[in-house]
Amino acid sequence: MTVLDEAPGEPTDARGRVAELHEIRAQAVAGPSEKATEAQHAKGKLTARERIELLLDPESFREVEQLRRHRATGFGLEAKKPYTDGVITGWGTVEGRTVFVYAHDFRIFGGALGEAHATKIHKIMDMAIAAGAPLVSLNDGAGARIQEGVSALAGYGGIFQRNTKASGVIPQISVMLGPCAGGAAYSPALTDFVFMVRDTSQMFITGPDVVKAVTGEEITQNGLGGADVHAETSGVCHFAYDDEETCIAEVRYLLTLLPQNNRENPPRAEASDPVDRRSDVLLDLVPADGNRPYDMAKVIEEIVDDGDYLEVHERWARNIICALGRMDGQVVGIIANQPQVLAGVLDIEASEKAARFVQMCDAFNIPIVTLLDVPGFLPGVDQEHGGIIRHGAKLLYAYCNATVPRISLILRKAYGGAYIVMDSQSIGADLTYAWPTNEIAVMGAEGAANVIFRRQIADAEDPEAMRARMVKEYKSELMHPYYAAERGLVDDVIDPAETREVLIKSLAMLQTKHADLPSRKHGNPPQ
Ligand SMILES: CC(C)(COP(=O)(O)OP(=O)(O)OC[C@H]1O[C@@H](n2cnc3c(N)ncnc32)[C@H](O)[C@@H]1OP(=O)(O)O)[C@@H](O)C(=O)NCCC(=O)NCCSC(=O)CC(=O)O
Repeated sequence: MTVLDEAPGEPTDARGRVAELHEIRAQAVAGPSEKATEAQHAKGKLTARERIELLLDPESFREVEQLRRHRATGFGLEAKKPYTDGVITGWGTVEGRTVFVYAHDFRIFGGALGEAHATKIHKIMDMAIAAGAPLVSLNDGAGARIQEGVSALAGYGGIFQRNTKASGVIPQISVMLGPCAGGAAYSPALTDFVFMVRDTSQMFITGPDVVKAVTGEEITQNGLGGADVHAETSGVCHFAYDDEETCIAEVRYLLTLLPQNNRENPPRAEASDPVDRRSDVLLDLVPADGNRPYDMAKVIEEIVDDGDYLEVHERWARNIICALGRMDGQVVGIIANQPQVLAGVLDIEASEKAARFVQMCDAFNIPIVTLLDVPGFLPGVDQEHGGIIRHGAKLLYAYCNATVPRISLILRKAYGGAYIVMDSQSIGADLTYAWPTNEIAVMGAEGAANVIFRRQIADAEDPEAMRARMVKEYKSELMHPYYAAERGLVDDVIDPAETREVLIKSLAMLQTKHADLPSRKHGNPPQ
């Protein structure tokens, strides 16, 4: 018999009562049974408490409502009232800074959410918002607790409302470590970052059985909503790892790059990488010929402190890179076109990815450095019919709204609308730089010559020679950085080797930037 099954005894003195408390606590901490723990481990998963231990600094966890039990009736629930009600909630520290956490205990009702379980989550979310500290959810649950019906469903509503209230106020991180089906999947979607673990975590609105019944499609749980699918195809998750240990270690790393809340700056780190470290290698990394691909990741590696950065959405929309790194110890958000994937064009997914990242940086006081090498928006019927206009507008809207320090650097080409969207001076970049290899134009020289010199080319004795001449003329007239510099549209043309120093000194100057938007309830961003 366990304390779970019997009423508290009648200790005769204070020591007896304390002993009883310790016994109750021990049972609450142990959870339902050894067998349930073994079953969890057999699936390659850790228990909720093991996960919390990995996430937080040693001995820092302080649990809340450990002794909570449900009061539901029916379907045999009266006889099964485990402490915690299947979710462990509390706070602790990560690198000494407060972090709130809730973790589903799959061993209890499959981690399914009932009324008491939900109100525990609500309380910890309210505490995180009030304290102004990040919230991490360690998800491993079977969704709404079926026996509790609508009470369970309403519990989700309370979570969604708090996720939304906390959005842009405290960092919210969802770590998916088991199943997450149905409406439950909307909580992670409302948070800032979603982490998943390969093979053991899945997210979907309807599972494979329902999919088969409705559409006839046959698919496995992982094929439908596993980590790889969401990291690469849907963009639902930002990070995917092979095991829980690595995943949770990366959550800790991410937390060190974020502020506690929207009223603070991200923590500054001691920097040993010299501010004036020259990067002559950049001249070799980036070919002057605008049509030759190269790996933008190497450019980022070269200019940030010690080559360290954390890429967000690394495998989704790879034609754009979004990363968090440090420059002279200060956290910066880097957005960069990736010329080695789709030539670095902006398309629907790249626009969505970058827009969300810009919003996140702006919400959490992270300055934005934009590295441009963009041939334009991707042409095509799919893109137009898929709504590239409204998706591209999301990125434009996010930049235009961002009041954090914004610096853009044009490495090579920046054509047309894509140039404007990628944080041009005209939409509010605080400082804009260009390398001497830069070409800013409405479009590439070939395309431009074909439009504006169409008649001359058609009437010429040798149209190809005339086209070549006109392309050359257009390039030498318009397509060099000095055309923009003379007009004040870039603030300076810089030596690529000095990129790191220029960016760091500009960031230092902008540290005290303050900008306000007109008062309004909220904007109406394109969706
Ligand atoms: C999550 C699972 C894939 C996990 O499968 P596993 O084989 O690992 O584990 P299992 O089936 O043995 O479940 C472990 C224990 O949790 C219990 N259990 C599972 N799901 C439960 C639920 N939703 N409510 C209450 N208890 C539940 C099981 O009875 C079992 O209890 P015991 O240990 O006592 O035997 C599966 O359990 C499952 O498909 N559950 C149903 C999921 C679901 O339909 N949820 C509602 C979503 S709808 C929703 O949330 C609202 C909406 O979106 O619209």
